[in-house]
Amino acid sequence: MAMTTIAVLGAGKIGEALLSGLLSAGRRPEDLLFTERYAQRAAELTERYGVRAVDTATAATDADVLVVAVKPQDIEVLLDTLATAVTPGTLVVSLAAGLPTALYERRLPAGTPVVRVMPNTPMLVGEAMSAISAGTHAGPEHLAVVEDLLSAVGKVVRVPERQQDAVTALSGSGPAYFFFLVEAMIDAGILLGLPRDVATQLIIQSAVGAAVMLRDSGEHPVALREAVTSPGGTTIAAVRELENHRVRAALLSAIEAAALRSAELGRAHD
Ligand SMILES: NC(=O)C1=CN([C@@H]2O[C@H](COP(=O)(O)OP(=O)(O)OC[C@H]3O[C@@H](n4cnc5c(N)ncnc54)[C@H](OP(=O)(O)O)[C@@H]3O)[C@@H](O)[C@H]2O)C=CC1
Ligand SMILES: O=C(O)[C@@H]1CCC=N1
Repeated sequence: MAMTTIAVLGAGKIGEALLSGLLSAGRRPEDLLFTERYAQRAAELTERYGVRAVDTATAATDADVLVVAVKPQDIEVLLDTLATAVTPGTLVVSLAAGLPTALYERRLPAGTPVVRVMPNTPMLVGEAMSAISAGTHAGPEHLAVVEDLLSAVGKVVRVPERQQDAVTALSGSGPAYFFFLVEAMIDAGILLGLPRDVATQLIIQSAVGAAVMLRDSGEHPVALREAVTSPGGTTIAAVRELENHRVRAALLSAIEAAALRSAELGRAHD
């Protein structure tokens, strides 16, 4: 892997998170390339990370691994270029929500290995959760390359491709649900008259502490919640309101909606 050149095609939010995470994990800027639509954005990223911006055709020629990080709505234009530019044997890694490996396999040179990945933005801080699935022509050696790449910036699981819409809804979008919750809890602090900076500090540290307990204690989330919930106390008064407002049902519906949207994004290219 040391000599592998990786090109990120579309260095937006997740593409930049990958570049940044790989550099923080020790990968050399000269082993990375990226493409961007606008010259000003490309120049800013080169200034920030010391990584070279190239056009798509150059990336396809010079890189061993092409990481597709454009929005699903932009994939057709990109595939038009890649269809003739990709060298046989180049590994194509798709981070795009909803897009099946079969779409790439239809449009790229016969036999191109494709791996579908659903990462998330905590990649920026080396705490990504990525799920990977092999396409028809991707073997264990290709999965190993992708696993090696992504384990430098977080955790990696292998899933059958049919589970990727669910993964996208859970961990791909997942950080947004936690940010939403934190935002609402800080507002609750404002409602109760706390200064915003104090409320923010209280909630963020509570979130970090709870996350570390979830990861490291080995306890079930129910047991951790019960340990906070004293008989006749404050927490159970809040839990009753969460149940009254059907927060659990809202989460089930919200995450189901995200999975349905992921599937819809894929079908748009049938
Ligand atoms: N954000 C997230 O948390 C996650 C995103 N993803 C997936 O990653 C992909 C990107 O999402 P996100 O980073 O949020 O989106 P962004 O819009 O931030 O990033 C996409 C970038 O690609 C650029 N782009 C579009 N077409 C081309 C092209 N042909 N050549 C070069 N650059 C191009 C866009 O330019 P322009 O600004 O001009 O459109 C934009 O800068 C999506 O497919 C999404 O499903 C997956 C997991 C998590
Ligand atoms: O919202 C989206 O479509 C992307 C995919 C997962 C997270 N962000």
